Amino acid sequence: MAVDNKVVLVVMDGVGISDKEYGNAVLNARTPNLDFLADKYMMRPIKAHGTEVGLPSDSDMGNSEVGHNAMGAGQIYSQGAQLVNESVDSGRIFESETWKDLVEQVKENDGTFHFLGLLSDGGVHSHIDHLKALVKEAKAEGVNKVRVHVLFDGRDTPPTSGGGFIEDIENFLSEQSDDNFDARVASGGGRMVITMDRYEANWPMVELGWKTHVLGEGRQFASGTEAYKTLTEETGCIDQDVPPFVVAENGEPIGTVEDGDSVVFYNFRGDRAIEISRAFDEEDFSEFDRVKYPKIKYAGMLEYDTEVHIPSHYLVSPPNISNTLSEHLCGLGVKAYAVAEGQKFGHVTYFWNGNKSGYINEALELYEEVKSDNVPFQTTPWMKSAEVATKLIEAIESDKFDFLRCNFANGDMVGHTGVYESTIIGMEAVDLAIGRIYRACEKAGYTLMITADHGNAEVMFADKKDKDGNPVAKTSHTTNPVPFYICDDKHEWKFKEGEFGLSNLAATVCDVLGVAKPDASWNWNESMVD
Ligand SMILES: O=C(O)[C@H](O)COP(=O)(O)O
Ligand SMILES: [Mn+2]
Ligand SMILES: [Mn+2]
Repeated sequence: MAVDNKVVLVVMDGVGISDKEYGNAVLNARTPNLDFLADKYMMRPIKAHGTEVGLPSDSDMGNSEVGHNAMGAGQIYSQGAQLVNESVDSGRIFESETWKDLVEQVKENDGTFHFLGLLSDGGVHSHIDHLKALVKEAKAEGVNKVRVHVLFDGRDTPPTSGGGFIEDIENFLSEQSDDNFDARVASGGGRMVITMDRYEANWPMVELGWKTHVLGEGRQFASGTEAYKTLTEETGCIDQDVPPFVVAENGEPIGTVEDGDSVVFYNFRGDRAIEISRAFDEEDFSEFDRVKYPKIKYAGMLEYDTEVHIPSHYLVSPPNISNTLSEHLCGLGVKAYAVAEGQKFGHVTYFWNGNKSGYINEALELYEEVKSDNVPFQTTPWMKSAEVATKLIEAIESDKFDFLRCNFANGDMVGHTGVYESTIIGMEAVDLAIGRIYRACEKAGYTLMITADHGNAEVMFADKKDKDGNPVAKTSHTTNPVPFYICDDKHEWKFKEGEFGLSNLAATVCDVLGVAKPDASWNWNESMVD
Protein backbone atom coordinates (compact mmCIF):
# COMPACT_ATOMS: atom_id res chain seq x y z
CA MET A 1 0.00 0.00 0.00
CA ALA A 2 1.26 3.47 -0.80
CA VAL A 3 1.45 5.90 2.09
CA ASP A 4 1.13 9.69 1.70
CA ASN A 5 4.24 10.34 3.63
CA LYS A 6 7.13 8.08 4.63
CA VAL A 7 8.09 8.32 8.29
CA VAL A 8 11.29 7.72 10.25
CA LEU A 9 10.99 7.42 14.05
CA VAL A 10 14.08 7.77 16.21
CA VAL A 11 13.82 6.62 19.84
CA MET A 12 16.57 8.15 21.96
CA ASP A 13 16.69 5.62 24.79
CA GLY A 14 16.79 7.23 28.22
CA VAL A 15 16.61 10.90 27.19
CA GLY A 16 14.16 12.92 29.27
CA ILE A 17 13.51 16.63 29.67
CA SER A 18 14.47 18.62 32.72
CA ASP A 19 15.36 22.29 32.98
CA LYS A 20 17.63 21.69 35.99
CA GLU A 21 21.17 22.12 34.74
CA TYR A 22 22.94 20.29 37.60
CA GLY A 23 24.08 16.87 36.31
CA ASN A 24 21.96 17.22 33.18
CA ALA A 25 23.85 15.44 30.39
CA VAL A 26 21.11 16.26 27.88
CA LEU A 27 21.04 20.00 28.48
CA ASN A 28 24.79 20.33 28.97
CA ALA A 29 25.82 18.32 25.92
CA ARG A 30 26.54 20.15 22.69
CA THR A 31 23.59 19.08 20.52
CA PRO A 32 23.39 21.49 17.58
CA ASN A 33 21.17 19.19 15.53
CA LEU A 34 18.54 18.62 18.21
CA ASP A 35 18.63 22.34 19.05
CA PHE A 36 18.14 23.27 15.39
CA LEU A 37 15.26 20.82 14.99
CA ALA A 38 13.52 22.02 18.17
CA ASP A 39 13.80 25.54 16.84
CA LYS A 40 12.64 24.90 13.31
CA TYR A 41 9.90 22.31 13.91
CA MET A 42 7.48 21.24 16.58
CA MET A 43 8.79 19.78 19.79
CA ARG A 44 6.77 19.14 22.91
CA PRO A 45 7.16 17.09 26.07
CA ILE A 46 5.05 13.95 26.47
CA LYS A 47 4.62 11.63 29.47
CA ALA A 48 6.61 8.42 29.74
CA HIS A 49 6.24 7.18 33.32
CA GLY A 50 3.79 5.89 35.91
CA THR A 51 0.19 5.14 35.01
CA GLU A 52 0.75 6.60 31.53
CA VAL A 53 2.73 3.44 30.73
CA GLY A 54 0.74 0.97 32.88
CA LEU A 55 2.87 1.08 36.04
CA PRO A 56 1.34 0.91 39.54
CA SER A 57 1.65 4.63 40.39
CA ASP A 58 2.83 7.97 39.09
CA SER A 59 5.88 7.81 41.33
CA ASP A 60 7.17 4.90 39.19
CA MET A 61 9.86 5.90 36.71
CA GLY A 62 9.49 4.72 33.14
CA ASN A 63 11.54 1.96 31.57
CA SER A 64 12.26 0.51 28.16
CA GLU A 65 9.79 -2.33 28.32
CA VAL A 66 6.76 -0.30 29.30
CA GLY A 67 7.82 2.64 27.11
CA HIS A 68 8.28 0.61 23.94
CA ASN A 69 5.14 -1.45 24.71
CA ALA A 70 3.10 1.76 25.01
CA MET A 71 4.55 3.27 21.81
CA GLY A 72 4.12 0.08 19.81
CA ALA A 73 0.68 -0.81 21.15
CA GLY A 74 -0.99 2.61 21.02
CA GLN A 75 -2.69 1.92 24.34
CA ILE A 76 -1.90 1.36 28.00
CA TYR A 77 -1.78 -2.12 29.46
CA SER A 78 -1.31 -2.94 33.13
CA GLN A 79 2.28 -4.05 33.20
CA GLY A 80 4.11 -6.90 34.98
CA ALA A 81 4.84 -4.85 38.10
CA GLN A 82 1.15 -4.06 38.54
CA LEU A 83 -0.10 -7.52 37.58
CA VAL A 84 2.19 -9.23 40.07
CA ASN A 85 1.22 -6.75 42.81
CA GLU A 86 -2.44 -7.57 42.20
CA SER A 87 -1.85 -11.29 42.06
CA VAL A 88 0.19 -11.30 45.29
CA ASP A 89 -2.29 -9.02 47.11
CA SER A 90 -5.25 -11.16 46.13
CA GLY A 91 -3.38 -14.43 46.73
CA ARG A 92 -4.27 -15.57 43.19
CA ILE A 93 -0.62 -16.28 42.46
CA PHE A 94 -0.66 -19.08 45.05
CA GLU A 95 -3.76 -20.68 43.60
CA SER A 96 -2.04 -21.29 40.27
CA GLU A 97 -1.30 -24.86 39.20
CA THR A 98 2.31 -23.83 38.68
CA TRP A 99 2.78 -22.69 42.28
CA LYS A 100 1.11 -25.84 43.60
CA ASP A 101 3.38 -28.03 41.45
CA LEU A 102 6.50 -26.24 42.64
CA VAL A 103 5.55 -26.68 46.30
CA GLU A 104 4.54 -30.30 45.83
CA GLN A 105 7.79 -31.13 44.06
CA VAL A 106 9.85 -29.81 46.99
CA LYS A 107 7.70 -31.45 49.65
CA GLU A 108 7.63 -34.83 47.91
CA ASN A 109 11.38 -34.93 47.42
CA ASP A 110 12.42 -33.21 50.62
CA GLY A 111 14.01 -30.72 48.25
CA THR A 112 14.90 -27.04 48.34
CA PHE A 113 12.79 -24.20 47.02
CA HIS A 114 15.11 -21.70 45.28
CA PHE A 115 14.24 -18.11 44.49
CA LEU A 116 16.49 -16.30 42.05
CA GLY A 117 16.19 -12.70 40.90
CA LEU A 118 17.05 -9.03 41.13
CA LEU A 119 17.25 -7.90 44.76
CA SER A 120 15.82 -4.39 44.97
CA ASP A 121 12.70 -2.29 45.11
CA GLY A 122 13.43 -0.78 41.67
CA GLY A 123 10.17 -2.11 40.26
CA VAL A 124 11.58 -2.34 36.73
CA HIS A 125 12.51 -6.04 36.65
CA SER A 126 11.45 -7.20 40.11
CA HIS A 127 10.43 -6.16 43.61
CA ILE A 128 11.86 -7.39 46.91
CA ASP A 129 8.33 -7.43 48.38
CA HIS A 130 7.32 -10.09 45.84
CA LEU A 131 10.28 -12.23 46.93
CA LYS A 132 9.28 -11.91 50.58
CA ALA A 133 5.69 -12.86 49.80
CA LEU A 134 6.84 -16.00 47.94
CA VAL A 135 9.13 -17.08 50.80
CA LYS A 136 6.41 -16.53 53.42
CA GLU A 137 3.90 -18.56 51.46
CA ALA A 138 6.40 -21.39 50.87
CA LYS A 139 6.86 -21.57 54.63
CA ALA A 140 3.11 -21.43 55.27
CA GLU A 141 2.62 -24.34 52.87
CA GLY A 142 5.09 -26.54 54.70
CA VAL A 143 8.27 -26.15 52.64
CA ASN A 144 11.28 -26.79 54.90
CA LYS A 145 14.17 -25.32 53.01
CA VAL A 146 14.49 -22.13 50.95
CA ARG A 147 17.57 -20.74 49.27
CA VAL A 148 17.65 -17.27 47.75
CA HIS A 149 20.05 -16.33 44.94
CA VAL A 150 20.39 -12.59 44.62
CA LEU A 151 21.42 -10.22 41.86
CA PHE A 152 22.54 -6.83 43.10
CA ASP A 153 20.89 -3.92 41.31
CA GLY A 154 22.15 -0.33 41.58
CA ARG A 155 20.82 0.33 38.09
CA ASP A 156 17.16 0.83 38.89
CA THR A 157 18.12 1.93 42.41
CA PRO A 158 20.95 4.12 43.80
CA PRO A 159 24.32 2.70 42.66
CA THR A 160 25.53 1.53 46.07
CA SER A 161 22.29 0.67 47.82
CA GLY A 162 22.81 -3.12 47.70
CA GLY A 163 24.12 -3.36 51.27
CA GLY A 164 20.72 -2.29 52.59
CA PHE A 165 18.84 -4.81 50.44
CA ILE A 166 21.05 -7.79 51.27
CA GLU A 167 20.89 -7.02 54.99
CA ASP A 168 17.16 -6.61 54.77
CA ILE A 169 16.60 -9.95 53.03
CA GLU A 170 19.04 -11.85 55.26
CA ASN A 171 17.31 -10.42 58.37
CA PHE A 172 13.96 -11.33 56.91
CA LEU A 173 15.07 -14.90 56.12
CA SER A 174 16.52 -15.43 59.57
CA GLU A 175 13.34 -14.09 61.19
CA GLN A 176 11.32 -16.54 59.11
CA SER A 177 13.61 -19.46 59.97
CA ASP A 178 12.72 -21.82 62.82
CA ASP A 179 13.07 -25.51 63.68
CA ASN A 180 11.11 -26.51 60.61
CA PHE A 181 12.16 -23.82 58.20
CA ASP A 182 15.66 -23.04 57.04
CA ALA A 183 15.89 -20.03 54.71
CA ARG A 184 19.15 -18.38 53.65
CA VAL A 185 20.84 -16.46 50.86
CA ALA A 186 22.97 -18.96 48.93
CA SER A 187 24.66 -17.10 46.08
CA GLY A 188 24.67 -13.96 44.03
CA GLY A 189 26.53 -11.20 42.24
CA GLY A 190 26.01 -7.99 40.26
CA ARG A 191 23.29 -8.00 37.60
CA MET A 192 25.74 -6.81 34.90
CA VAL A 193 28.22 -9.60 35.73
CA ILE A 194 26.05 -12.71 36.01
CA THR A 195 22.72 -14.14 34.89
CA MET A 196 20.84 -11.06 33.60
CA ASP A 197 22.23 -10.71 30.08
CA ARG A 198 19.72 -9.76 27.40
CA TYR A 199 19.26 -10.28 23.67
CA GLU A 200 22.10 -12.83 23.65
CA ALA A 201 24.70 -10.07 23.95
CA ASN A 202 26.87 -12.05 26.39
CA TRP A 203 26.06 -15.73 27.07
CA PRO A 204 29.20 -16.17 29.23
CA MET A 205 27.44 -13.91 31.79
CA VAL A 206 24.62 -16.42 32.02
CA GLU A 207 27.05 -19.32 32.19
CA LEU A 208 28.80 -17.63 35.12
CA GLY A 209 25.41 -17.22 36.77
CA TRP A 210 24.65 -20.92 36.28
CA LYS A 211 27.97 -21.89 37.84
CA THR A 212 27.29 -19.59 40.80
CA HIS A 213 23.67 -20.41 41.58
CA VAL A 214 23.29 -23.98 40.34
CA LEU A 215 26.76 -25.53 40.73
CA GLY A 216 27.79 -23.42 43.73
CA GLU A 217 31.19 -22.64 42.20
CA GLY A 218 32.88 -19.40 43.15
CA ARG A 219 34.47 -17.46 45.95
CA GLN A 220 32.99 -18.46 49.28
CA PHE A 221 31.63 -16.29 52.08
CA ALA A 222 29.69 -16.87 55.27
CA SER A 223 26.73 -14.72 54.19
CA GLY A 224 25.49 -12.47 51.42
CA THR A 225 26.04 -9.42 53.58
CA GLU A 226 29.67 -10.36 54.19
CA ALA A 227 30.16 -11.04 50.47
CA TYR A 228 28.70 -7.67 49.46
CA LYS A 229 30.77 -5.77 52.00
CA THR A 230 34.04 -7.51 51.17
CA LEU A 231 33.66 -7.46 47.40
CA THR A 232 32.58 -3.82 47.16
CA GLU A 233 35.37 -2.73 49.50
CA GLU A 234 37.99 -4.76 47.66
CA THR A 235 37.05 -3.71 44.15
CA GLY A 236 35.37 -0.32 44.72
CA CYS A 237 32.69 -1.45 42.30
CA ILE A 238 29.08 -0.30 42.23
CA ASP A 239 26.29 -2.83 42.86
CA GLN A 240 25.63 -3.87 39.27
CA ASP A 241 29.30 -4.94 38.91
CA VAL A 242 29.77 -6.94 42.15
CA PRO A 243 31.71 -10.16 41.39
CA PRO A 244 29.88 -13.47 41.94
CA PHE A 245 29.82 -15.12 45.37
CA VAL A 246 28.70 -18.35 46.96
CA VAL A 247 27.64 -18.80 50.60
CA ALA A 248 29.34 -21.84 52.13
CA GLU A 249 29.74 -23.71 55.41
CA ASN A 250 32.84 -25.80 56.05
CA GLY A 251 33.86 -25.24 52.44
CA GLU A 252 30.55 -26.60 51.10
CA PRO A 253 28.11 -24.33 49.21
CA ILE A 254 24.79 -24.23 51.11
CA GLY A 255 22.45 -23.89 48.17
CA THR A 256 23.34 -25.76 45.00
CA VAL A 257 20.39 -26.77 42.83
CA GLU A 258 19.74 -30.52 42.99
CA ASP A 259 17.31 -33.13 41.65
CA GLY A 260 13.91 -32.73 43.25
CA ASP A 261 14.26 -28.97 43.87
CA SER A 262 12.07 -26.15 42.54
CA VAL A 263 13.34 -22.85 41.17
CA VAL A 264 11.42 -19.61 40.65
CA PHE A 265 12.96 -16.73 38.75
CA TYR A 266 11.04 -13.93 40.45
CA ASN A 267 11.75 -11.08 37.96
CA PHE A 268 8.65 -10.09 36.07
CA ARG A 269 10.37 -8.32 33.16
CA GLY A 270 11.37 -10.55 30.30
CA ASP A 271 14.37 -9.21 28.38
CA ARG A 272 16.94 -10.16 31.00
CA ALA A 273 15.02 -13.26 32.14
CA ILE A 274 14.85 -15.19 28.88
CA GLU A 275 18.40 -16.56 28.65
CA ILE A 276 18.58 -17.94 32.21
CA SER A 277 15.05 -19.32 31.77
CA ARG A 278 16.15 -21.18 28.67
CA ALA A 279 19.11 -22.65 30.55
CA PHE A 280 16.76 -24.00 33.25
CA ASP A 281 13.95 -24.99 30.93
CA GLU A 282 15.43 -26.54 27.79
CA GLU A 283 16.30 -30.22 27.80
CA ASP A 284 18.50 -29.73 24.73
CA PHE A 285 20.44 -26.62 25.40
CA SER A 286 23.66 -25.74 23.62
CA GLU A 287 24.48 -22.11 24.45
CA PHE A 288 26.97 -23.31 27.09
CA ASP A 289 27.87 -26.52 28.91
CA ARG A 290 25.68 -26.73 32.01
CA VAL A 291 27.91 -29.53 33.42
CA LYS A 292 24.91 -30.87 35.33
CA TYR A 293 21.23 -30.45 34.54
CA PRO A 294 19.30 -31.25 37.71
CA LYS A 295 15.75 -32.61 37.47
CA ILE A 296 13.85 -29.68 38.89
CA LYS A 297 10.64 -27.74 38.35
CA TYR A 298 11.27 -24.24 37.04
CA ALA A 299 8.94 -21.29 36.70
CA GLY A 300 9.27 -17.63 35.83
CA MET A 301 7.25 -14.94 37.58
CA LEU A 302 5.71 -14.18 34.17
CA GLU A 303 5.72 -15.65 30.71
CA TYR A 304 8.61 -13.66 29.26
CA ASP A 305 8.12 -14.31 25.55
CA THR A 306 4.48 -14.70 24.62
CA GLU A 307 5.26 -15.78 21.05
CA VAL A 308 7.86 -18.48 21.62
CA HIS A 309 6.47 -19.24 25.14
CA ILE A 310 9.47 -18.84 27.40
CA PRO A 311 9.48 -20.21 30.04
CA SER A 312 7.09 -23.13 29.81
CA HIS A 313 5.74 -22.50 33.34
CA TYR A 314 5.02 -19.19 35.01
CA LEU A 315 3.15 -17.82 38.00
CA VAL A 316 1.33 -14.75 36.64
CA SER A 317 -0.07 -14.23 33.17
CA PRO A 318 1.59 -11.35 31.34
CA PRO A 319 -0.38 -8.50 29.77
CA ASN A 320 -1.92 -9.80 26.61
CA ILE A 321 -0.70 -7.07 24.31
CA SER A 322 -2.48 -7.17 20.97
CA ASN A 323 -3.74 -4.75 18.35
CA THR A 324 -0.31 -3.22 17.95
CA LEU A 325 0.89 -0.65 15.43
CA SER A 326 2.94 -3.33 13.66
CA GLU A 327 -0.11 -5.59 13.30
CA HIS A 328 -2.14 -2.68 11.96
CA LEU A 329 0.50 -1.53 9.46
CA CYS A 330 1.15 -5.09 8.27
CA GLY A 331 -2.61 -5.49 7.81
CA LEU A 332 -2.53 -2.46 5.52
CA GLY A 333 0.52 -3.71 3.62
CA VAL A 334 2.76 -0.88 4.89
CA LYS A 335 6.45 -1.83 4.71
CA ALA A 336 8.41 -1.37 7.95
CA TYR A 337 12.07 -1.37 8.95
CA ALA A 338 13.64 -1.52 12.45
CA VAL A 339 17.26 -1.19 13.52
CA ALA A 340 19.15 -0.89 16.81
CA GLU A 341 22.35 -2.10 18.34
CA GLY A 342 22.31 -5.43 20.20
CA GLN A 343 21.69 -3.94 23.66
CA LYS A 344 18.44 -2.42 22.43
CA PHE A 345 17.55 -4.60 19.46
CA GLY A 346 14.71 -6.34 21.29
CA HIS A 347 13.38 -2.96 22.39
CA VAL A 348 12.41 -1.94 18.84
CA THR A 349 11.26 -5.45 17.90
CA TYR A 350 10.21 -7.67 20.86
CA PHE A 351 9.04 -4.90 23.26
CA TRP A 352 7.69 -2.79 20.38
CA ASN A 353 5.53 -5.71 19.25
CA GLY A 354 4.11 -6.44 22.71
CA ASN A 355 6.78 -8.87 24.01
CA LYS A 356 6.65 -11.08 20.97
CA SER A 357 9.88 -12.03 19.29
CA GLY A 358 10.10 -12.40 15.53
CA TYR A 359 8.37 -10.72 12.64
CA ILE A 360 4.70 -9.92 12.36
CA ASN A 361 4.95 -10.36 8.57
CA GLU A 362 8.39 -11.09 7.21
CA ALA A 363 7.33 -10.23 3.66
CA LEU A 364 6.68 -6.64 4.76
CA GLU A 365 9.28 -6.09 7.46
CA LEU A 366 13.05 -6.07 7.92
CA TYR A 367 14.68 -5.97 11.36
CA GLU A 368 18.45 -5.35 11.49
CA GLU A 369 20.79 -5.56 14.47
CA VAL A 370 24.21 -3.94 14.85
CA LYS A 371 26.21 -6.01 17.36
CA SER A 372 27.05 -4.14 20.56
CA ASP A 373 30.55 -4.32 22.02
CA ASN A 374 30.86 -6.04 25.41
CA VAL A 375 32.73 -3.17 27.05
CA PRO A 376 31.99 -0.74 29.88
CA PHE A 377 30.03 1.87 27.96
CA GLN A 378 31.52 4.80 29.86
CA THR A 379 34.73 4.03 27.93
CA THR A 380 33.00 4.14 24.52
CA PRO A 381 29.97 6.36 25.00
CA TRP A 382 29.38 6.72 21.28
CA MET A 383 28.53 3.01 21.28
CA LYS A 384 27.23 1.94 17.83
CA SER A 385 25.34 5.15 17.09
CA ALA A 386 27.24 5.78 13.85
CA GLU A 387 26.68 2.25 12.55
CA VAL A 388 22.98 2.28 13.47
CA ALA A 389 22.56 5.63 11.70
CA THR A 390 24.39 4.32 8.63
CA LYS A 391 22.07 1.29 8.40
CA LEU A 392 19.01 3.46 8.83
CA ILE A 393 20.21 5.90 6.17
CA GLU A 394 20.86 3.01 3.77
CA ALA A 395 17.30 1.81 4.39
CA ILE A 396 15.98 5.34 3.74
CA GLU A 397 18.02 5.62 0.54
CA SER A 398 16.79 2.20 -0.66
CA ASP A 399 13.27 3.69 -0.61
CA LYS A 400 11.90 0.23 0.14
CA PHE A 401 10.19 1.07 3.42
CA ASP A 402 7.30 3.32 4.49
CA PHE A 403 7.81 3.38 8.25
CA LEU A 404 11.33 3.09 9.68
CA ARG A 405 12.21 3.04 13.38
CA CYS A 406 15.46 2.92 15.30
CA ASN A 407 16.74 3.16 18.85
CA PHE A 408 19.89 4.88 20.07
CA ALA A 409 21.07 3.23 23.28
CA ASN A 410 23.52 5.90 24.47
CA GLY A 411 21.48 8.15 26.80
CA ASP A 412 20.35 5.08 28.66
CA MET A 413 23.27 2.64 28.61
CA VAL A 414 25.88 5.29 29.36
CA GLY A 415 23.45 6.99 31.75
CA HIS A 416 23.25 3.77 33.80
CA THR A 417 27.02 3.82 34.36
CA GLY A 418 26.60 7.01 36.39
CA VAL A 419 29.51 8.68 34.59
CA TYR A 420 28.34 12.19 33.77
CA GLU A 421 31.16 13.20 31.39
CA SER A 422 30.72 10.03 29.32
CA THR A 423 26.97 10.50 29.14
CA ILE A 424 27.49 13.98 27.71
CA ILE A 425 29.59 12.43 24.95
CA GLY A 426 26.93 9.75 24.47
CA MET A 427 24.34 12.48 23.90
CA GLU A 428 26.64 14.27 21.47
CA ALA A 429 27.04 11.02 19.50
CA VAL A 430 23.25 10.66 19.31
CA ASP A 431 22.97 14.25 18.15
CA LEU A 432 25.55 13.66 15.41
CA ALA A 433 23.67 10.57 14.23
CA ILE A 434 20.36 12.46 14.24
CA GLY A 435 21.90 15.24 12.12
CA ARG A 436 22.90 12.65 9.51
CA ILE A 437 19.46 11.01 9.61
CA TYR A 438 17.70 14.37 9.32
CA ARG A 439 19.67 15.24 6.20
CA ALA A 440 18.86 11.85 4.66
CA CYS A 441 15.17 12.41 5.46
CA GLU A 442 15.26 15.90 3.99
CA LYS A 443 16.81 14.59 0.79
CA ALA A 444 14.36 11.71 0.44
CA GLY A 445 11.35 13.80 1.49
CA TYR A 446 10.64 11.68 4.60
CA THR A 447 9.17 12.98 7.85
CA LEU A 448 11.40 12.56 10.90
CA MET A 449 9.87 11.96 14.34
CA ILE A 450 12.08 11.85 17.40
CA THR A 451 11.13 10.78 20.88
CA ALA A 452 12.42 8.76 23.86
CA ASP A 453 11.12 5.88 25.96
CA HIS A 454 11.85 7.39 29.42
CA GLY A 455 14.32 9.71 31.11
CA ASN A 456 17.78 8.85 32.44
CA ALA A 457 20.64 10.98 31.02
CA GLU A 458 19.03 14.27 32.04
CA VAL A 459 19.55 13.47 35.75
CA MET A 460 23.04 12.09 36.36
CA PHE A 461 23.46 13.32 39.93
CA ALA A 462 21.39 12.52 42.99
CA ASP A 463 19.92 15.38 45.03
CA LYS A 464 22.36 14.89 47.91
CA LYS A 465 26.14 15.53 47.82
CA ASP A 466 28.78 13.38 49.48
CA LYS A 467 30.55 14.38 52.69
CA ASP A 468 33.19 16.32 50.72
CA GLY A 469 30.51 18.21 48.81
CA ASN A 470 30.99 16.27 45.56
CA PRO A 471 28.11 15.13 43.35
CA VAL A 472 26.75 11.62 43.96
CA ALA A 473 26.06 9.65 40.78
CA LYS A 474 22.52 8.63 39.89
CA THR A 475 22.31 5.56 37.65
CA SER A 476 18.57 4.97 37.35
CA HIS A 477 15.74 6.21 35.13
CA THR A 478 13.55 9.22 35.97
CA THR A 479 9.91 10.25 35.99
CA ASN A 480 10.54 13.17 33.64
CA PRO A 481 8.68 13.70 30.37
CA VAL A 482 10.40 12.97 27.08
CA PRO A 483 10.57 15.09 23.94
CA PHE A 484 8.46 14.48 20.88
CA TYR A 485 9.49 16.12 17.60
CA ILE A 486 7.90 16.09 14.18
CA CYS A 487 10.24 17.43 11.49
CA ASP A 488 8.28 17.78 8.29
CA ASP A 489 8.78 20.35 5.54
CA LYS A 490 5.69 19.35 3.59
CA HIS A 491 3.01 19.58 6.26
CA GLU A 492 2.54 21.85 9.16
CA TRP A 493 1.34 19.51 11.91
CA LYS A 494 -0.44 21.06 14.85
CA PHE A 495 -0.49 19.49 18.26
CA LYS A 496 -3.92 19.05 19.76
CA GLU A 497 -4.66 20.64 23.11
CA GLY A 498 -4.13 18.41 26.11
CA GLU A 499 -1.62 16.14 27.76
CA PHE A 500 -0.19 13.29 25.77
CA GLY A 501 2.07 10.35 26.40
CA LEU A 502 3.85 7.49 24.66
CA SER A 503 0.62 5.59 24.02
CA ASN A 504 -0.54 8.42 21.74
CA LEU A 505 2.31 7.77 19.35
CA ALA A 506 0.85 4.88 17.30
CA ALA A 507 -2.20 6.86 16.18
CA THR A 508 0.05 9.84 15.47
CA VAL A 509 2.30 7.71 13.24
CA CYS A 510 -0.79 6.63 11.24
CA ASP A 511 -1.88 10.26 10.80
CA VAL A 512 1.55 11.35 9.64
CA LEU A 513 1.89 8.36 7.30
CA GLY A 514 -1.56 9.26 5.95
CA VAL A 515 -3.06 5.82 6.58
CA ALA A 516 -6.32 4.95 8.32
CA LYS A 517 -6.25 4.29 12.05
CA PRO A 518 -7.79 1.03 13.27
CA ASP A 519 -11.44 1.10 14.33
CA ALA A 520 -12.48 1.89 17.89
CA SER A 521 -12.46 -1.78 18.91
CA TRP A 522 -8.65 -1.64 18.92
CA ASN A 523 -8.85 0.80 21.81
CA TRP A 524 -6.00 3.01 20.73
CA ASN A 525 -5.37 6.31 22.39
CA GLU A 526 -5.86 9.33 20.18
CA SER A 527 -3.37 10.94 17.84
CA MET A 528 -1.47 13.98 19.10
CA VAL A 529 -1.80 15.95 15.86
CA ASP A 530 -4.43 17.55 13.65
O1 LIG B 1 17.60 -3.47 32.18
C1 LIG B 1 18.18 -2.40 32.35
O2 LIG B 1 19.25 -2.11 31.80
C2 LIG B 1 17.59 -1.41 33.34
O3 LIG B 1 17.05 -2.09 34.44
C3 LIG B 1 16.48 -0.66 32.73
O4 LIG B 1 16.87 -0.07 31.54
P1 LIG B 1 15.94 -0.11 30.24
O5 LIG B 1 14.52 -0.15 30.75
O6 LIG B 1 16.24 1.20 29.57
O7 LIG B 1 16.31 -1.27 29.44
MN1 LIG C 1 15.06 2.49 27.70
MN1 LIG D 1 17.70 1.86 31.11
